Amino acid sequence: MTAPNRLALLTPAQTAAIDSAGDVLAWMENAGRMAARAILRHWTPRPVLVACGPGANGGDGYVVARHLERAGWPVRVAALSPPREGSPAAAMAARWRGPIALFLPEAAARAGLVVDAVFGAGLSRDIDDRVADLLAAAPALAAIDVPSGLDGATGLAKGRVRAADLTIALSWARPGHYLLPGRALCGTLEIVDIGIPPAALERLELDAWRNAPGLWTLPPLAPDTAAGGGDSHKYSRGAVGVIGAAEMTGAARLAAGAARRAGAGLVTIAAESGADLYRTGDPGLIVDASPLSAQVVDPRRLAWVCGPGLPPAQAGEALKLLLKAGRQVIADAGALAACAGRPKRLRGVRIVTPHVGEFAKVFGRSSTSPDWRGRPDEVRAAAKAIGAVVVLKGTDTVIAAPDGRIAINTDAPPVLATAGAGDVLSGITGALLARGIDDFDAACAAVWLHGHAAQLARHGRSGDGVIAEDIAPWLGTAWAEAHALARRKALG
Ligand SMILES: NC(=O)C1=CN([C@@H]2O[C@H](COP(=O)(O)OP(=O)(O)OC[C@H]3O[C@@H](n4cnc5c(N)ncnc54)[C@H](O)[C@@H]3O)[C@@H](O)[C@H]2O)[C@@H](O)CC1
Ligand SMILES: [K+]
Repeated sequence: MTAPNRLALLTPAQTAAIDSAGDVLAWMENAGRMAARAILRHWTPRPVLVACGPGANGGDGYVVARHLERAGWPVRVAALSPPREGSPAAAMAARWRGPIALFLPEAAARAGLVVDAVFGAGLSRDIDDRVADLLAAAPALAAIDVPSGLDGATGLAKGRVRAADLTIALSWARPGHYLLPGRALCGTLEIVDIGIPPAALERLELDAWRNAPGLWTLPPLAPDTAAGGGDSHKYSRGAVGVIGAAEMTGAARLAAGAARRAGAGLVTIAAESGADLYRTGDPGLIVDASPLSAQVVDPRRLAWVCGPGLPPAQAGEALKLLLKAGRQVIADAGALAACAGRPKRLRGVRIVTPHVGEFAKVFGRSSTSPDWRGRPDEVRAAAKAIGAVVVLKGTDTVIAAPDGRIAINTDAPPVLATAGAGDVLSGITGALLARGIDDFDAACAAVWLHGHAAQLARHGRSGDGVIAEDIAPWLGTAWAEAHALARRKALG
């Protein structure tokens, strides 16, 4: 993976490292000017209160105030406390000669818009009532960097954080802009260029990206006709095995159908029992009723989906056989239940796809609350512990590699919270692994294709009534759009 810089997500510590070696005064001026422009695009002229903190976030605020006033808007500045003497922020504060206001909720309530330049993303402690009360009184809010109190590394709120209508990120977004609850607190996110040279990123050890085409590349979906036909051809496109349950057959079917639509040449359901159930319908699906121990040694069936619809005991047995045979395994659902509290049992699998409840059970977290999205470091630690890619599913899916890289998915529609959607994801992932795509890239691409296909299904025909079966038919279009987007962005 050669990740493009535009998709990089920077933690506050990484930004601080950039700033320590850069022209902060010039960047602060650019940040304030570009933020003012974004505000001018989003709102009609109105009285503005710029709330400034003591650090560089406040410094940006003084610049915003100057540029909005120059544009003819009535502007007042309220300072929480003065910037440190000699700092870039103090230089910007000295250039503000317009009206000032007390740092009180009443001042915010009287304005038509409040600019939140109180704190940036690297807050060390919770925001206090003085800040929270003023921001809560704002009729509308534009936040610089992040809404004050939002932790840019984790997306968690430190104290009472007022949601912004517009958040202006500076040159690069942060993990916290996309992780819940941060994503919801940011409102519309705009990333503005503040002139930091891209070379500044070379000195950082980047480890987080937004999941989008360009982070990974896909081979063509359609078979290469020059590569020959027949069985060798089917296998060269990637053969996937799906472990079938004897009773709950829907999940394996969904996974298998998605693997086929995602370009696998051949998909087999391994059904030692219940084979007849799988043989009805889906004429292109191969059903193999021979003992699983014989099937797993077929060297052509490289990638296996283990878990959808399976009782934990069956999934656990199948997992053992697959790992012993050295197969590439995607462990989901029943296979995760089989490893509850015993993550080491997953060692040897390539990708695991838990939702938050399954993550908690496998990796021993007690919290399954919906706003716990598995902070990036915990997902990283889980991936490291089992030596496999962990896909923590949710509306802000986090994909972590054992080496510490993470990608955060940003545009999955809420309709994905539907029964069977996870089975579809594991099938897509299986197809990509079988095509020989690297584990982390396969997981990231599968998550994006899955979300994008669901978006297409929603806009195409199904609306908010999207069900799992609607997703796979859109994978071909999603695949083509991934190619088009990667190409367009590469051209600039
Ligand atoms: N490379 C970039 O992205 C650039 C970022 N800039 C700005 O720089 C900001 C970061 O600047 P700073 O590191 O100065 O951070 P802040 O502006 O968030 O300020 C931190 C200051 O607030 C104090 N503080 C922290 N938590 C507090 C709390 N709960 N209650 C009261 N005081 C508290 C700290 O002691 C420190 O003095 C970014 O948010 C951005 O707006 C630009 O000015 C320049 C370039
Ligand atoms: K802010």
